[in-house]
Amino acid sequence: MELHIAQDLDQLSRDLADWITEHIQSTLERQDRYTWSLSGGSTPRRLYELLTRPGYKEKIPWEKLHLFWGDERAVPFDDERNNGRMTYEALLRHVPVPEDQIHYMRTDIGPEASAAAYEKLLHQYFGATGTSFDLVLLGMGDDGHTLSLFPGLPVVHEQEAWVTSFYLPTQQMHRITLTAPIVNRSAQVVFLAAGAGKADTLKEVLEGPFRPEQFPSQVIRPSAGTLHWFVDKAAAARLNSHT
Ligand SMILES: O=C1O[C@H](COP(=O)(O)O)[C@@H](O)[C@H](O)[C@H]1O
Repeated sequence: MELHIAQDLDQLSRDLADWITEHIQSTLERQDRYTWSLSGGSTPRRLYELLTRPGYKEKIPWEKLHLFWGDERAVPFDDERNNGRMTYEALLRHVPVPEDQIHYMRTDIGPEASAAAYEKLLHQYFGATGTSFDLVLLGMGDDGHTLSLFPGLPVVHEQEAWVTSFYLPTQQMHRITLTAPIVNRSAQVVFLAAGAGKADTLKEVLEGPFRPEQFPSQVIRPSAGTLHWFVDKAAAARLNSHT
């Protein structure tokens, strides 16, 4: 695991924007497409906005990107809670990724049908390879969830399905989410986490015993790829490795 600590969310977002730009460029020197699973939540918005700015935008071959999402709230695309909408607003409406390479999780059909369609799509992309995305960007909630893998839910232990959906009573909505088996096939997995509200949980996830029911982010362990944590000082404050 590689840990990167920055002063604050702004610096963290810049550091990660640099890292992603470099990773896209170096990956595309040996292959002709780059597959990236994007994260929702509030934390990556600054990163997405930066990637549209001079210094980043012109360095990224957007036409070679194939974009996916890690999870989705089953609300209409124009609902501000929709992860695809947030990414569209902050990033995708500003950059020339071909539309047929942008794979939103659909919320205009039922969540089960949407998960089944996404699973089929991912098998078309990755089924025979034994690998998956070049990059999965993840967030971590204050409660230790990642994707829509929430504490105490059976989905945390999913071993077969790559995509699933379920009703989340605490938020009164369905969720559609990738699972650990597909994420753990990825070449690079990057968690982006910031803020003091995540400090206690981050310590448990990185330095505590393996308790995935309580801290689902612990199930993300790429089998052959590399796991990175990009965190700010506030989130890292309780880590032994904090500098
Ligand atoms: O519910 C979600 O939250 C996590 C973390 O969000 P953040 O607001 O704390 O950054 C996010 O990764 C996930 O995609 C989202 O659905």
